[in-house]
Amino acid sequence: MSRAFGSVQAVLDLSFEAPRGAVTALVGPNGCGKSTLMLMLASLLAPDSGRVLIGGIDPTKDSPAVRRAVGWMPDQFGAWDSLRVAEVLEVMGRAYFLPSRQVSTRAMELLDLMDLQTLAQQPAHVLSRGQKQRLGLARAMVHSPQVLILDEPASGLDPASRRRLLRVVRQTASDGTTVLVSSHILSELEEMADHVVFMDAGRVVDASSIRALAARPRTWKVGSLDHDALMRALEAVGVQHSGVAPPDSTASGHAEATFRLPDEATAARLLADLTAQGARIVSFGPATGRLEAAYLSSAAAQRQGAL
Ligand SMILES: Nc1ncnc2c1ncn2[C@@H]1O[C@H](COP(=O)(O)OP(=O)(O)OP(=O)(O)O)[C@@H](O)[C@H]1O
Repeated sequence: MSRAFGSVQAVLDLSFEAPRGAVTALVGPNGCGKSTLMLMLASLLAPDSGRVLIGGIDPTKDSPAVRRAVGWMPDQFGAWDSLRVAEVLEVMGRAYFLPSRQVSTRAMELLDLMDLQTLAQQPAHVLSRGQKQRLGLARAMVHSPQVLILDEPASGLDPASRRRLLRVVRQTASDGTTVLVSSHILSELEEMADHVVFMDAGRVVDASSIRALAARPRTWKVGSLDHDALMRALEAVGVQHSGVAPPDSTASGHAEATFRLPDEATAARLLADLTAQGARIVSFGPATGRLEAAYLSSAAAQRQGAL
């Protein structure tokens, strides 16, 4: 599908599929069209051309059916100044025609899930940014949608709330929901998602399962208790590296080197070889996550001078 705003082509000939019961991550630079795409999927914005199917339903033909099927969490929680926290969820429950005896039970269940139960009777406008984000996710889940679309759900969340978000999203997907999530926090997305779709300038430029990213090149980092032993071991195994940084120049206080390896299987072999050479290794691992490495090697990141 495609969508322009005047002369700005926000989404162009974009096509992808998000499987049921899995979390699909949308990744791309600011302004690449993620929110525009999500608005179209949530039937809040019509595409100029192309077709969207949500569980087989076209939002431009039957938007009420799509709205019943979709839970949408925008990147900004709208103003609900006159309502209390529990009422926000009760109003949404009624809007989705939940049976009246279920409305307050469902609201309390979601407040529990998001750790907002103590704030149930507070006016929604007094919530902090992170609390509003959590209420936003609860609001999107009121009608137990088949498809959950989350635009930057982790922004503003403290570390414990992020872990909770991760658990809730994973559990929701394993219960059979299709989840589409955008975020710039790639390390968290990597833990949350099963698949990733990379966007740039309104198009899909790459797509992969998170598992398959293990077979892509990445930079790895080794730390050793002994500078000279590491240097000798690296030379003996013949790997091209960045040079060994002495312990007094590194934050960890270990001698360190980095190298680019084609995949995780090569990394496992190299670790065994360096250890066999007596490198006195104390740390060995990828310098970035799989998702971050894939993003940093994309044309979008290189254009932005990330490398
Ligand atoms: N209502 C609008 N009117 C005009 N231009 C718009 C409108 N909405 C989005 N755009 C433009 O469309 C492009 C895509 O915007 P969009 O919000 O979809 O990007 P995004 O990938 O979600 O960005 P971010 O990562 O910063 O949230 C941008 O150039 C933006 O300025």
